[in-house]
Amino acid sequence: MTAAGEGAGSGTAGLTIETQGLTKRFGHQLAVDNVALAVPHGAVFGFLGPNGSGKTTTIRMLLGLAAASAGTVRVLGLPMPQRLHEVLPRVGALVEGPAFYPFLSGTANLHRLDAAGRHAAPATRTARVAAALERVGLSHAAGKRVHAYSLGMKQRLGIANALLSPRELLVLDEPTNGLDPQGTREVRSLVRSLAADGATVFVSSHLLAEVEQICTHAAIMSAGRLVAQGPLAELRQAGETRIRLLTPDAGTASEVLLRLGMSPGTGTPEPDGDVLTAVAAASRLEAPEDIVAELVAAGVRVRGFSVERESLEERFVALTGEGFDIAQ
Ligand SMILES: Nc1ncnc2c1ncn2[C@@H]1O[C@H](COP(=O)(O)OP(=O)(O)OP(=O)(O)O)[C@@H](O)[C@H]1O
Repeated sequence: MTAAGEGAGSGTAGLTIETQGLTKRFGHQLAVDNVALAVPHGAVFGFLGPNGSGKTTTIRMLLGLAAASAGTVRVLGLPMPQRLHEVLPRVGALVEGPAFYPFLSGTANLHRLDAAGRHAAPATRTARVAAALERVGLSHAAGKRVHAYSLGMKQRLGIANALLSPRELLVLDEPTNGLDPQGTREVRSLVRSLAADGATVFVSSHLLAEVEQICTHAAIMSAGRLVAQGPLAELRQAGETRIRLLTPDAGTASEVLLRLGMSPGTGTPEPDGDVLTAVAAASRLEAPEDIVAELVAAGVRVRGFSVERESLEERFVALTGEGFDIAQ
């Protein structure tokens, strides 16, 4: 049996990234406000929020690229930035894109970047560069100068750079930003396959659809604060559900719905009765047939009944007060 000491595994309680009270002030502005992130080992974790909500600033603090004003960060179980030199070799990052030399090939660029790293073994460099290019599907363009690469290819080259050594955690800041649909598809499928290889992936995005497509977990930032986080399935469950009921017995119906823990609104008159809407937390909602049975048992004439679950998008808009770009 091996001791699961500090840094031996994936972090405390299976967390690959854990922050407490993480805060960053720029003058009077609170760019990151008391953030407690919990990224489980093996997750594809979507860090979602509108532009300017504090995602990049948080990522920079996770990687020791910026100092926190307050709070603590643990990555792979080790405190950052105190244990930076042990943590960073185990983490691949794509933040603000590495600077490539346009007139050097993809291979030559990766050789230079690898040589600049403190921990990379020169003896294995050629093989590791070739393997990383292969991993991101750029072997065919390895000898091409980077200025001839599409944006999607450059972004994949950036990810190849993050993969030059085996990594337990990949941190990708808006990896599909600025890409055309083809490049976006390529990068998304690459991110999915990296996770399938066993790495924990922390990926920021302002696109809800993107996070829904590739992530198992998500956290939502709004104006520097973390407003929700958890498995995607749970975030979907956590929204509100609205029922619509058509009945001439709105008064009794309201009483029944209140008793069932829902918040009924006032009815809107229609020819067949009143349309009553009521909302409840989705997790607390009775089965629709049970609600109808309760209504009928109380003598309510049910002439129409429907249940609408709040979409993840509606929930995020409600949480952040902003519309999300839902472009694919
Ligand atoms: N070096 C800095 N000096 C002053 N203010 C900054 C600095 N870096 C970021 N900010 C401010 O902090 C806030 C959060 O910015 P940040 O870049 O972290 O957001 P973001 O969610 O990553 O947005 P985007 O997707 O646009 O990069 C913004 O209001 C930004 O203007």
